[in-house]
Amino acid sequence: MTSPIHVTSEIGKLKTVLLKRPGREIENFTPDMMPRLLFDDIPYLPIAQKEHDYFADTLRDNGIEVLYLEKLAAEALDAGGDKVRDDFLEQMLTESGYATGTIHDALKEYLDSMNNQDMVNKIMEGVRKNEIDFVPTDLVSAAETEDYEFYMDPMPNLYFTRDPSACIGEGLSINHMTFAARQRESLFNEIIIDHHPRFANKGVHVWRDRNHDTRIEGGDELVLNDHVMAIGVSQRTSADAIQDIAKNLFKDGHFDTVIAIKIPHNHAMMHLDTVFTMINYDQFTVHPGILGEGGHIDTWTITPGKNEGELHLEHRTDLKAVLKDALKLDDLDLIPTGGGDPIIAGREQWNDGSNTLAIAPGVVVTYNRNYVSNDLLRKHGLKVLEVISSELSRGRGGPRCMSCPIVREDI
Ligand SMILES: NC(=[NH2+])NCCC[C@H](N)C(=O)O
Repeated sequence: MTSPIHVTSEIGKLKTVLLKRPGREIENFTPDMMPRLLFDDIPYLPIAQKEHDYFADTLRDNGIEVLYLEKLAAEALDAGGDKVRDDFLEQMLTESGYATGTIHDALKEYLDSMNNQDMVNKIMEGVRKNEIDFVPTDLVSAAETEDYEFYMDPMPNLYFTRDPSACIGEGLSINHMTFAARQRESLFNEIIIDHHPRFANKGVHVWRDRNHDTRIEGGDELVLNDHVMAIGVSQRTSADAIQDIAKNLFKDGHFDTVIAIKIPHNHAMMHLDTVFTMINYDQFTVHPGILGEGGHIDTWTITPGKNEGELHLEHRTDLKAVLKDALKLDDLDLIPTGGGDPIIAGREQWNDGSNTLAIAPGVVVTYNRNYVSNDLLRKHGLKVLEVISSELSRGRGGPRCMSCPIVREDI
């Protein structure tokens, strides 16, 4: 049986990808909610959708099958039947803060009156208090902040499908994410893997599920080849989660090396893929801001230890040498975002100039606004497909963040 998931590199010809078309969730909030929702501005929805459709068309024009998260989630619920729908809704309500009580009951009745697609869309865009006509009476309800508009917060980061799950080999990680604003997102991925006919009972290996306290996000998980991964030690991914997934990958998969790369823990560089992406057999984008004196950065090369379940860690700081060794390459081209100019690099990194999506070796999709980095990529021999980016970039994610590869050809 061929696996519905197959990703053995960052650069193999992309065949199938998972996207989420931005919906009302990306404008269903006020400026004071922005920091908590991990947004820096409120995008203009019609233009964001136009830009996203352009992105999806660019992928389709290159022969890539585009799947949509919101559609797969509803189809998974259709396939799962009443009990699966009910369990999903209960879990979603519990994780939204309502395991029991009159608000739970009112929300359940409201969402339960919808068909699966409408219910999924509604949960994604958030439920405001004024949508439901009822007077709360119990203790849970009395504890609500009265002037807060929402019962269930919108999930504006859903269009960054890269993060709640990550396909690795013939399996995936379904992630326990760092901030409350994103933690419910991976419930959609879980329901899809468990119940969508395309994935359920097809031998998909879950390397690590969402039932953990330690944190990992897909923007930090890079599959360099069929035995080497790079994982960011970042604002979003903790060292213990990396060691946990490394053990599982070494035990049941074809992977034998995980390179943990420590990056600054801040909002602009929240994931490894905001500062470092693989774009060809021997080419990477790198934001110069992550490299210290002499181009050094903390890395740990993790390999299986002597006894089963043990890990061996080697600390090194020369990124280029570490990558050359792990990938068995004589040389490497690390292309600096913004050409290395500190102002341009800072500005273009902020708008995801390092966040390239490779759709084949040496062929990348990037935001058109990062024109200095894009020209430089072309000078280094890459084929660059630019997509429009005024509104989408306000969520702090680029083409790699907005895509979750499901199937790639082997390199
Ligand atoms: N893979 C990525 N770099 N994703 C970017 C996610 C951006 C999103 N606003 C967040 O903070 O979570």
